[in-house]
Amino acid sequence: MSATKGLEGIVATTSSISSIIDDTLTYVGYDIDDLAENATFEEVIYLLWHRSLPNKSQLEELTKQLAENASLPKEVLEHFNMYQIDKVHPMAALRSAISLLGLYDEEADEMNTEANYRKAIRIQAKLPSVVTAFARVRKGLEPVAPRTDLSFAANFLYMLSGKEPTAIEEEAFNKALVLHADHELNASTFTARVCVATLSDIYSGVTAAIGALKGPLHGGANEAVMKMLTEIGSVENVDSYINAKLENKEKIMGFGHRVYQQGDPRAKHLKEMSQKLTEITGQPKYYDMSIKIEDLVTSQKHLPPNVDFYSASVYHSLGIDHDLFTPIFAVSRASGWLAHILEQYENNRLIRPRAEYTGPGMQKYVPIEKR
Ligand SMILES: CC(=O)SCCNC(=O)CCNC(=O)[C@H](O)C(C)(C)COP(=O)(O)OP(=O)(O)OC[C@H]1O[C@@H](n2cnc3c(N)ncnc32)[C@H](O)[C@@H]1OP(=O)(O)O
Ligand SMILES: O=C([O-])CC(=O)C(=O)O
Repeated sequence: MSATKGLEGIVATTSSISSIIDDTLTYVGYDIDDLAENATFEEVIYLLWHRSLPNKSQLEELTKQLAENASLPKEVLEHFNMYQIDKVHPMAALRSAISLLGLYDEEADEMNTEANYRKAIRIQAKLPSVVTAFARVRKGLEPVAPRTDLSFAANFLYMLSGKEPTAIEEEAFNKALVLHADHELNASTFTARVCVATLSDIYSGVTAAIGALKGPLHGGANEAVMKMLTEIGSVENVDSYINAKLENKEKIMGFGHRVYQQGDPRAKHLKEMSQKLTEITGQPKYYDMSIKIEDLVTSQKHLPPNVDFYSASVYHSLGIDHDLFTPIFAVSRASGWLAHILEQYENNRLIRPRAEYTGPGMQKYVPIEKR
């Protein structure tokens, strides 16, 4: 029995949700390029959960259900006053809030397909409310109630800032949501599946997944990219900053990927949005720094950018606080987590791999006074 470090290349389950084959990403057989250009995030949620694109009435029904379930129990809003909200990371707050939401869901431990689907709707609907309420309460602002006449993407930006987004802001944010929605058996999705494969509840699965997404080797990389761009500060500093990191064998956040060999197909869409938005907001230096970093890292390390690299300058251009970048990833990826959780329940078997033991051989217990 020998271990594969990081389970690289191990096929751990079957799934009909998304696939990465020869660097092409598809959701239920639809190329991500096609979806990024044409689909709304609501359509993608439906696609991931039902394995087909919705017709008009199916989409209307889903949109209605998401709108109807967006408000938060007052206890969840009140709990933001129970800790030092300006001192905690929003991903820690989100992880706790989703766990807390489970306490106020009477169906939390109801284990049947219909109840699990209803809970999936509630979780997906409430995530934007949690993230935006947290972001406002920590600034001393009142949460903004969701509107039923806005798209999922526009509603998020509206609840965050209190202002309706422009068409280009809505388009960029919708595209980001579509691009982050699912990604085969990434670390957080695997975490969700391992958790619910014990037949634990859906809130536990999503809470566990948020914990896994938080780390900088996974979803946390988008915030780390923005930290790097802020530290670099100007195009002139890119060379010295990146070269020093590479010489020290430090990782450049937003580059590299376990599965893609030639590059992440999602990055080019975000790169394009980054160019447009940084131009519009009069901050082209964030795009200019990013392309210079990309040139250096690809030429010196042959590592292409991943989805987290250009999403940083896109979210920054939308005026979003940098520590909210990963929670936004969670708002989108929840659609994938929930699809995988429902798929796991439908065809469940406990996930329990083995470990290759590398500790000492058999030892005899020594009483404490003789050690
Ligand atoms: C949504 C997402 O989760 S996308 C990924 C987001 N994460 C990041 O952007 C963080 C930076 N990237 C990384 O840490 C890695 O590329 C990962 C975690 C994404 C993939 O990791 P793995 O497949 O385990 O590759 P691993 O970390 O073993 O790296 C292999 C080699 O490439 C190097 N390498 C990988 N990524 C980078 C990077 N971003 N910068 C510099 N070197 C890198 C490693 O140092 C290692 O070199 P070595 O063989 O000389 O020791
Ligand atoms: O698949 C992965 O390992 C990480 C990733 O790109 C994602 O989760 O979107």
